[in-house]
Amino acid sequence: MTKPQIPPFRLIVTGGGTGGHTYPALTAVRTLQSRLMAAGRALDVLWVGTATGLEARITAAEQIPFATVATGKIRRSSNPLKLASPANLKDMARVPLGVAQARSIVAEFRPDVVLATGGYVAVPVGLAAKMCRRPLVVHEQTVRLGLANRGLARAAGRFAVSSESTLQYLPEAARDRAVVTGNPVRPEVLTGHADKAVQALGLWGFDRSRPTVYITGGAQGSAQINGLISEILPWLLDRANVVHQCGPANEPELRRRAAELPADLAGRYLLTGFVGGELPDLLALADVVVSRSGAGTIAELTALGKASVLVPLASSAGNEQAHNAQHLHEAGAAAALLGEVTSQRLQQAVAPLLADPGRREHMAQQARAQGRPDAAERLVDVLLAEAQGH
Ligand SMILES: CC(=O)N[C@H]1[C@@H](OP(=O)(O)OP(=O)(O)OC[C@H]2O[C@@H](n3ccc(=O)[nH]c3=O)[C@H](O)[C@@H]2O)O[C@H](CO)[C@@H](O)[C@@H]1O
Repeated sequence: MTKPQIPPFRLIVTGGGTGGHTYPALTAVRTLQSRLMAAGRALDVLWVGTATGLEARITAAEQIPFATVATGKIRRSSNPLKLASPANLKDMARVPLGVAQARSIVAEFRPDVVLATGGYVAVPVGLAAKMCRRPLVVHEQTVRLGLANRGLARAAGRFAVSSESTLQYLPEAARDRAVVTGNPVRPEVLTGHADKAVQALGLWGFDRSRPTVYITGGAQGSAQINGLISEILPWLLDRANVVHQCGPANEPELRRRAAELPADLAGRYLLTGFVGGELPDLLALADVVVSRSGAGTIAELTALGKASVLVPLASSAGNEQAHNAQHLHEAGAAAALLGEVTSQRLQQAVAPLLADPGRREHMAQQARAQGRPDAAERLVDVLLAEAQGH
């Protein structure tokens, strides 16, 4: 007698816009797939996102089936005139259309569970899950709740958060359904090799007896961090090798400026718009990271245990990046530059880390103590339990 076939596990995943929402979702999909495969079961997945978000590119590259729904960007404002701006009104009008589209996608696909990781596209899909009575798991990456996830708090069967400190910010309705999983980090990020970074990025001029600093402003780069670095670059290159991820749009201008560096310093400097597949190896090579403090980056730096100097994006929602950075600073797991940031302050924060390997190692250990490398596995536990409980 042939064994009865186990039907594939059906997952709808939604979320995107930025890397911060997209990569945790992708990591959860891959981890779920391996878990199911080990149990002899296949995964049928559909990602619902926006055509213009990072998720459209990522799903195409990963060959994950992808559908889009109409979305309206929800802009926060305390000013009622701004809330009623033509752009906002037009976008709000798209929300019901998006919900209707999402509802027919969910009804047709009949997922065992829906995972929403934030970004405004998650709202119509999360609401559609509720309407179609499919279990919904929401994952929040940041310490303070994003707007989309706040809107889904009532609809979610489980509300997965990245840190204990988020529990206090959850709406009453979601608190008893909350679970701390951590923020999933792409597994390959944890297994890079320093020597491969030299090869992959052509860092032949790097002096491996000196520390390497990785400067990153997030996927789009940061004009503020680029400006600060430009002011201290010769000082930095006297002491270290530097990989500077500046954002694709800023690259031509910075490349012109880099051409003026003296030849002996230029060999230890690599400028790049965006770091793709080389990121794990580059992180393995880096002794010190200078970065924004978005939730994704923080999860990676702590899971790996990296010494870092964080320059939070001041205008991030609810000053969330400053909150992330301060949290690590207080734990001795990073140096955070809060308030007005000058190149002098940045230099003062980086200098002791470059001069003293013991200090770097101590900070790296404190960072590692904050990391949750098993976050993806925990989130998958929640997805499977929700699907089974339904
Ligand atoms: C401007 C803004 O709204 N930022 C928010 C956005 O961050 P955003 O998505 O910009 O930044 P995150 O730090 O969360 O994630 C960036 C991701 O991109 C990767 N990366 C970056 C540069 C590069 O060249 N290559 C590369 O792969 C990083 O390693 C990381 O995995 O979502 C986060 C999570 O909800 C929030 O905490 C941030 O406040």
